[in-house]
Amino acid sequence: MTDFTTARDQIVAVGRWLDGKGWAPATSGNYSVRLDDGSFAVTVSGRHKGRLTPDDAMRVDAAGESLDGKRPSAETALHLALYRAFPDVGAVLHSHSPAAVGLSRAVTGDGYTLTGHEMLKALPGIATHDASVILPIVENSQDMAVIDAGITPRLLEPGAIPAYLIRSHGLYGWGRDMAEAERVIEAIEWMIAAELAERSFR
Ligand SMILES: CSCCC(=O)C(=O)COP(=O)(O)O
Ligand SMILES: [Zn+2]
Repeated sequence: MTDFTTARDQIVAVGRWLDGKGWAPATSGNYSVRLDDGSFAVTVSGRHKGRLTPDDAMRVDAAGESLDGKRPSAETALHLALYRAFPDVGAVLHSHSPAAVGLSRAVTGDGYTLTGHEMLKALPGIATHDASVILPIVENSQDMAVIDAGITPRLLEPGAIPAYLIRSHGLYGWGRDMAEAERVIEAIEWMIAAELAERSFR
């Protein structure tokens, strides 16, 4: 786990990285880290994530209440739902790439299957390309409790991966620490881009 000073630096750095990829446009996205004392560091709502300073990270308690008077991300409840469901999770990232959002709009079902990619091995617990996983898709809502109720039971199913899409909105990914969360987001985004490239050749 992590102290707030370290978490703030991680959050600033990950915002720059995701924005550099084009996955955090126009204030979109939010990031969080589980802290040693049981509270959570999270991005302040409405800030451009590529231009964060340490002052744009804040602390909330496990109920999402601000601990320092700042306004937390509008999606804080989704981060906290993941920390509740997975006690080993230390960091949660949310990106808004055009590829991931485009995929979520192009497919009509409640998930998208990723099969045969060597990149699957970037996901925790997968040791071969000869695997098939489902990236769950949940409908968007402005009510975080509705999204949480629609997705969390699916994340607890055997074989679930540490990521999901919100339709027409963006991607969530998480890990034991920030490095693992970054790897999950990067791997899923890469596989989505590869699937789109494959379709363009057909
Ligand atoms: C233009 S982004 C719309 C809100 C959103 O989806 C997002 O990820 C950022 O919201 P936050 O309150 O965390 O800044
Ligand atoms: Zn969002």
